Amino acid sequence: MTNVPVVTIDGPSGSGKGTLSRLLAGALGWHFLDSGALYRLVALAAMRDGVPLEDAPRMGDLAASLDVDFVAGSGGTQVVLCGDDVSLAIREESCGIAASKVAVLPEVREGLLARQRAFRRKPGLVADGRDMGTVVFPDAPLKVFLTASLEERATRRRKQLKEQGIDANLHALLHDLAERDARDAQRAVAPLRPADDAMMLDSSGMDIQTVLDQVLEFVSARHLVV
Ligand SMILES: Nc1ncnc2c1ncn2[C@@H]1O[C@H](COP(=O)(O)OP(=O)(O)OP(=O)(O)O)[C@@H](O)[C@H]1O
Ligand SMILES: Nc1ccn([C@H]2C[C@H](O)[C@@H](COP(=O)(O)O)O2)c(=O)n1
Repeated sequence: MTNVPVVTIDGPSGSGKGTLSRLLAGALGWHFLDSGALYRLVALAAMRDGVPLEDAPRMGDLAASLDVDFVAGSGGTQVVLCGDDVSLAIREESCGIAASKVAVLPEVREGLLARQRAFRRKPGLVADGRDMGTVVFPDAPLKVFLTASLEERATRRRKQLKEQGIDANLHALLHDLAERDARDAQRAVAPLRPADDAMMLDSSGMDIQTVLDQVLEFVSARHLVV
């Protein structure tokens, strides 16, 4: 379905991909794919079912047969796994770390590929992840690689957790983010890296509205909306 435009937003954890992608999809009236949520769901399903995260064949089967529903509502999108609302559970930092571990398995990536591509529907798609521009939608007409310094990302994450009533230690967050960056960027299959034709955007010191305006300018420049 190559006549449906896709904007891919890839980058490391805490760079603001999810926030930007949601706002961009809303501004354009396009669909939104949070591919990280799928990896988080695979990790959570495995932990619930007692499947060892390193058991590649079983993890691949689990990814391919994931029973998940994204239910749009006035308060945001509810994520439902096997009938349970797991919207909050998948956002826990421990689930993000587990997701990063299962994401190294080619079987898991292959198992999620068709499901991700099925999000490409008219009038367009904003896809947030690590390999959206390099592997899942290599023909996307606009690819953005969003970064921010490690310190800024850890500070943002600390603030985000504080808003949820969690008082996280900045040094621990810096350590966890650096470790996750390294695992995501160094894996053999679909590592986190900018596509050759990606627009690089460093959001350090930029507020989210400025980031959104910049990407809307890229969208306009490519004539992706009429
Ligand atoms: N430009 C920005 N300036 C300040 N804070 C920001 C900016 N962009 C995002 N944030 C905040 O940083 C936090 C992390 O953002 P977000 O969840 O969008 O990052 P992410 O890249 O999707 O992370 P992950 O990959 O771990 O899901 C959120 O609290 C968000 O509100
Ligand atoms: N396209 C993707 C999306 C996510 N992952 C892995 C790597 C991340 O550390 C983890 C959680 O993602 P997040 O929700 O924090 O964006 O999932 C991936 O490998 N490829």
